[in-house]
Amino acid sequence: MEAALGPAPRFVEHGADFRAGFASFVGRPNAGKSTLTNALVGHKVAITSSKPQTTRHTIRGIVHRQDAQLVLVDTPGLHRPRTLLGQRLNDLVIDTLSEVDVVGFCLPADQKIGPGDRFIAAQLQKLPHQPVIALVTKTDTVPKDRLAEQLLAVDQLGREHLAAERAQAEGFAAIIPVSAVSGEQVDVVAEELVSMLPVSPPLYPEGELTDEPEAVMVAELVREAALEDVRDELPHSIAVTVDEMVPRQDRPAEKPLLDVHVSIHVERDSQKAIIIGRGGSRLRAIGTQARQGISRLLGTPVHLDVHVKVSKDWQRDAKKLGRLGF
Ligand SMILES: Nc1nc2c(ncn2[C@@H]2O[C@H](COP(=O)(O)OP(=O)(O)OP(=O)(O)O)[C@@H](O)[C@H]2O)c(=O)[nH]1
Repeated sequence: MEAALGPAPRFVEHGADFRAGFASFVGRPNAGKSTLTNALVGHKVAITSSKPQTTRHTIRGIVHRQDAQLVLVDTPGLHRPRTLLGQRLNDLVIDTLSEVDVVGFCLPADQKIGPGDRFIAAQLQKLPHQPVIALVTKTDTVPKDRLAEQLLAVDQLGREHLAAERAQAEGFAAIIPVSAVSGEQVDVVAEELVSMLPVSPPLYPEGELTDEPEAVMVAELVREAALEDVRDELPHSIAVTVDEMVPRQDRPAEKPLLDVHVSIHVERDSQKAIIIGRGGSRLRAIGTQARQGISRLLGTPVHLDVHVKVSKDWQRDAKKLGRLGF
């Protein structure tokens, strides 16, 4: 895997008032967290989709600036748990949040504040001391007057839920309207998040986009390829594990090849058939798309081997969840 490492890491030169730290976005599914992460980082690091809960892993994108380094921990949406997996995801989110410096609560401009948002606000009240910034996302989708109403409603939500024992008696530390798609106010979001970070030297070398283990990124790429075009048929019932990544033996040094073996886990035989497609055509397309992404990610040619396995009810089975790495 030497080829994936590239040149030696270089830390940015920094002044005495350099700031560095962690931020995390929360919000109901589809609130725009992944898209905003990508807009801030300027590269694609987390997968996005028009369906909820595709972000199952904690992926960090890193914003490098002259004066600061902002590490974004992209979490799955907090939501009322219905399955064991849902409960695990919530626990993961709360654990993650208690370690960051600032939390961005994403609330889409085009949807009324609902019980899901109030549930999240109530959870955030449990955090010890982190400032919570409200980010009113997707502002390009609503007219100005509708946005103004939403900003007022969000302010009210903060005053109702983030008060009392917390340091923030006045509700949210800031409320910022933003569109990750048009790019409007993305710089303001970065500025506000950075202002809440501690004075610290940079935490990661320059140019680093994510510190997720490569296997997790590889699994995400395969998952994304597998969900392409069939999100309606296979909403949340697939998971991907990386079984092995080994450099092919006996290759000349200038022609390396990495063998990557992955498994796509589905819940039912019918779903396996969808993934494989007629005569194996979908599986081949998944393989081609994922291989290109993995090759770009790791900077080396890749041979990708994909298996499809039926793991019955994996969402509900604790032992299986453990094995899938959740
Ligand atoms: N018009 C518009 N659409 C947006 C914007 N941000 C996100 N979206 C869309 O909203 C949908 C959900 O965005 P995501 O970034 O995947 O949302 P998420 O909160 O990460 O979703 P989960 O992973 O399900 O928690 C996608 O279809 C995005 O393209 C925006 O600023 N403007």
